[in-house]
Amino acid sequence: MSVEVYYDDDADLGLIQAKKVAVIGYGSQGHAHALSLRDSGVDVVIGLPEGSKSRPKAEEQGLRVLTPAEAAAEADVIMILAPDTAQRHIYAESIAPNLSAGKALFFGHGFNIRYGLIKPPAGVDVAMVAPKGPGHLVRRQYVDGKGVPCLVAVEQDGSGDAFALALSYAKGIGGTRAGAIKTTFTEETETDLFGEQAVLCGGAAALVQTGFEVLTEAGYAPEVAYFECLHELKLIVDLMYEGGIARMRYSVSDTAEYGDLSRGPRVIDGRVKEEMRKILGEIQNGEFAREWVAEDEAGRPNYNKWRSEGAAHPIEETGAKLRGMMSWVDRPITETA
Ligand SMILES: NC(=O)C1=CN([C@@H]2O[C@H](COP(=O)(O)OP(=O)(O)OC[C@H]3O[C@@H](n4cnc5c(N)ncnc54)[C@H](OP(=O)(O)O)[C@@H]3O)[C@@H](O)[C@H]2O)C=CC1
Ligand SMILES: CC[C@](O)(C(C)=O)C(=O)O
Ligand SMILES: [Mg+2]
Ligand SMILES: [Mg+2]
Repeated sequence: MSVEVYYDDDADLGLIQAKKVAVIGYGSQGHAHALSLRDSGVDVVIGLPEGSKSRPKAEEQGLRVLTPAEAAAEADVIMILAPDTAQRHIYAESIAPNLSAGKALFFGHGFNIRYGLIKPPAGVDVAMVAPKGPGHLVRRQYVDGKGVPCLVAVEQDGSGDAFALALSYAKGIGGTRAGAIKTTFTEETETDLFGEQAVLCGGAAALVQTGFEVLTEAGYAPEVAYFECLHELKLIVDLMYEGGIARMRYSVSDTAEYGDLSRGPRVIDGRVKEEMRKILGEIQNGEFAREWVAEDEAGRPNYNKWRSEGAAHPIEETGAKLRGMMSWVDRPITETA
């Protein structure tokens, strides 16, 4: 492998144990980082606004909760795990006045640094510890004595020891048990955005909805279309996850494999690849970031409209009915633990 990977033996947990860490935000990533750091012997405080609905959750877990400004003032290391669109406001209002040389500002995703929305002062360590998985998996793996691989990057090395501190933090959340890969803010941000837009979230959701539409518009039962286009996708992705595309092809029938090999490239063809390249270009030249920040500032009109349209897609009603028949898969969309 050409990347540098660091494991538990390469990281000194004592570095982060010697610091006070403020975790700003207590959602998917925030709760996982805070609880695992605490269980690793780190002094952790949570920063949340007075009215935040996350406050009772953090307090129930025995964590001390302050406002973001109070937490940032107390801490040596400030990890921002609030929504990307809120981070620049939190930084300006609560963190910047409490950030001085010698402190460290950490991120779980590089968006705000990569696009210049947050500009920390000189002398501050600016680093990223980005687990490559949802926060609830990060916490579950830590509790099970394992870890989710993470990306570690340093944008600004004020102390001269920022990378070692970031690795130490990664160890505190279980990341170096699996392996911490050294990267840059630019690489993490651009690949993360591309992955979620073109493949993992955007690409996969559009593929599933379109396949469902083609079958139901041709007169097939929505229930049967749901199984074929959504439900079984997990079974196929699990095989890929375990052993790559080759493992999936080994496991499915030869009829399915021939259909995959001969028809797949017709679905995801040169036009789709060209569109993916355009999407990557918009990420690289900042167009996506400008659009998303403007959308957020305008009150998210398109986001809300597209979200409602997605929720009203016939596949959701069919899915809700069918999942009701399968107790092991019926989870409310807002359930997080
Ligand atoms: N979701 C994931 O698994 C991954 C996320 N990331 C990155 O991690 C970061 C956090 O994302 P994620 O965990 O999904 O976020 P969530 O939406 O799950 O949680 C956000 C948290 O921030 C709190 N919050 C909202 N506004 C403020 C504020 N003004 N001040 C302080 N806290 C605030 C929310 O509180 P309230 O309950 O009151 O809304 C909530 O506790 C992002 O940078 C994201 O890109 C990286 C890898 C994976
Ligand atoms: C795939 C979505 C993600 O990038 C993630 C969980 O890694 C995110 O931003 O939530
Ligand atoms: Mg991601
Ligand atoms: Mg992401």
